Amino acid sequence: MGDQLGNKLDNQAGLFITFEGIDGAGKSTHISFVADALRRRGVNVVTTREPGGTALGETLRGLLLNEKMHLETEALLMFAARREHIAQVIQPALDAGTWVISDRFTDASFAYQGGGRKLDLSKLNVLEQWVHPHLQPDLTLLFDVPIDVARTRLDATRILDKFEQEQSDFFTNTRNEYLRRAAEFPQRFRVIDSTRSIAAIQQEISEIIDALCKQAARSDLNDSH
Ligand SMILES: Nc1ncnc2c1ncn2[C@@H]1O[C@H](COP(=O)(O)OP(=O)(O)OP(=O)(O)O)[C@@H](O)[C@H]1O
Ligand SMILES: Cc1cn([C@H]2C[C@H](O)[C@@H](COP(=O)(O)O)O2)c(=O)[nH]c1=O
Repeated sequence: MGDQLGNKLDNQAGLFITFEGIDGAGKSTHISFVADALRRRGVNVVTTREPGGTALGETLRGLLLNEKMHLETEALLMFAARREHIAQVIQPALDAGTWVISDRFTDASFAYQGGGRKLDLSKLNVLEQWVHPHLQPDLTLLFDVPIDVARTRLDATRILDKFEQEQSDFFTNTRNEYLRRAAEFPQRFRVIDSTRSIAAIQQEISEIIDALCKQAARSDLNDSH
């Protein structure tokens, strides 16, 4: 969250926060907590998700989570849904000064299609450059748990979709690619140990959000000088 964030705040643009992690890591549990915390501070926030977030994106989500397809088809459809999501939801909100919290974004494509399915990362880099050459999250919270913990949580709660039915190797590779990206982009990633209690995790997230809001406030102060 360095100079790039400073420039965005100077321009009064909204901030883009993404939540990532393997299925069952617990990320969705914390989205409304963060949105509410920001709203209490007077920040306009929209929450959204990928794949999805638009009517077309939700239709594509139904296919992606339920139909078998070639791994490149899967990657292309993820980015097609993302293109629509950026055009209709993410970019207009950020331009209007609204903060966007998205349950997953492009890191998920690198982790799942790249790490999990072994699609060549260079192909994902091309898609990323095509679909959003100038847009990156300002903050990415990566909820990290060992795969057996995630599996136990999922098994206890719901019918599993196509991804959630994958074998442990798939999730090991997906998790490793997430952690590799967190190490590659330390400025925007915060890795959250999601094996802890929900209360302990929310305490850590509160501190991260506090720091982000203080940075935003300092930037506003500088603008008024
Ligand atoms: N820290 C935690 N400790 C114990 N259980 C948790 C914790 N966090 C989440 N859970 C539970 O684990 C289950 C999965 O959580 P959640 O839906 O938030 O995961 P997710 O990472 O968003 O999964 P997916 O990506 O598949 O939607 C839920 O039943 C949730 O209540
Ligand atoms: C954006 C994105 C998502 N996925 C996968 C990851 C999950 O298994 C599902 C979404 O389900 P969730 O319960 O809403 O997390 O889609 C993916 O493989 N690639 C992506 O780019």
